[in-house]
Amino acid sequence: MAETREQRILEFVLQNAVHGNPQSVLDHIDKYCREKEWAMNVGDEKGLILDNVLQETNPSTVLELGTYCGYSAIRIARLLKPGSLLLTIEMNPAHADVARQIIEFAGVKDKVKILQNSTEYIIPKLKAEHGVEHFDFVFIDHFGNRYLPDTKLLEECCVLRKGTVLLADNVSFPMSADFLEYVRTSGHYDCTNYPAHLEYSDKPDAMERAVYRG
Ligand SMILES: Oc1cc(-c2ccc(F)cc2)cc2cccnc12
Ligand SMILES: [Mg+2]
Repeated sequence: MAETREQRILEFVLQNAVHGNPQSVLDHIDKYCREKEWAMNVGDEKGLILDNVLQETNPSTVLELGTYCGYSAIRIARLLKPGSLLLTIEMNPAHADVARQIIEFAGVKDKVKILQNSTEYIIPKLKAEHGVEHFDFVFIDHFGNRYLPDTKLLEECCVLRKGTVLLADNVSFPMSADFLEYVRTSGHYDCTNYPAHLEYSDKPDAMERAVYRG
C-alpha cells in the first residue's frame, strides 16, 4: 500500500482510469475520495460550478493557486481552447509530483505548467520569468489565509486586467473571511456567491466569483 493518501489516489487512477481520458481520471478521483479516503479536491459538485464559470469566461490564460493532486487543473485544462495555458502553483513538492503524474496520465500536460514553490515567491516572477502578460481567469484553492495577500499581490504585480475572473473555493470557511470582505467592499470587484457543499460531504461550503474592475 502506497505511503501517502495522495500516492494512493495516484495508484487508483493509474490502475483504473482510462489513459488519456480526463473525464475518466476525474470520475475515478471522485470515486476514490467518496468511497475510500476523503481528500481536498474541489470535487464534482463544486467542479461543475468551476466548469460553468470557466466556460462563461472562455479564457486563454489561467492561473491556479493550489494544485494538490491536479484534479482542478485537469477540470480546467480539459475545457481550454487550443493554444491556451494553465499555470498552477503548488508549494508542496510531494503533491506537485503526484499532480504531474495524474495530469500526464489524463493527457492534458501540454496545456498545464506546474510551478512548484510558494505563491508569494512565484507571483512576482510571473511576468519576467513565465512570459505572462495578464490572466483571464484565476482559480484560488490553496490555504484560506493566503487568499487575500495573494489577491493583493496579483493586483500589485499587474497580472490582472479589467474583466479578469477570480473564482475562490471554500469561502464558507473563516480563514478566507478577510478575502471575502475585501473583494465585496473594496470597489475593485463585482462578486457572486455560489452556495454548494464541501467536497464528498453534506457540510455547507461555497465558491465566490470576483470580477476585477481595475
Ligand atoms: O477544499 C478544501 C477543503 C479543506 C478542508 C479540510 C478539512 C476540513 F475538515 C474541511 C475542509 C481544505 C482545503 C485546503 C486547500 C484547498 N482546498 C481545501
Ligand atoms: Mg478547496
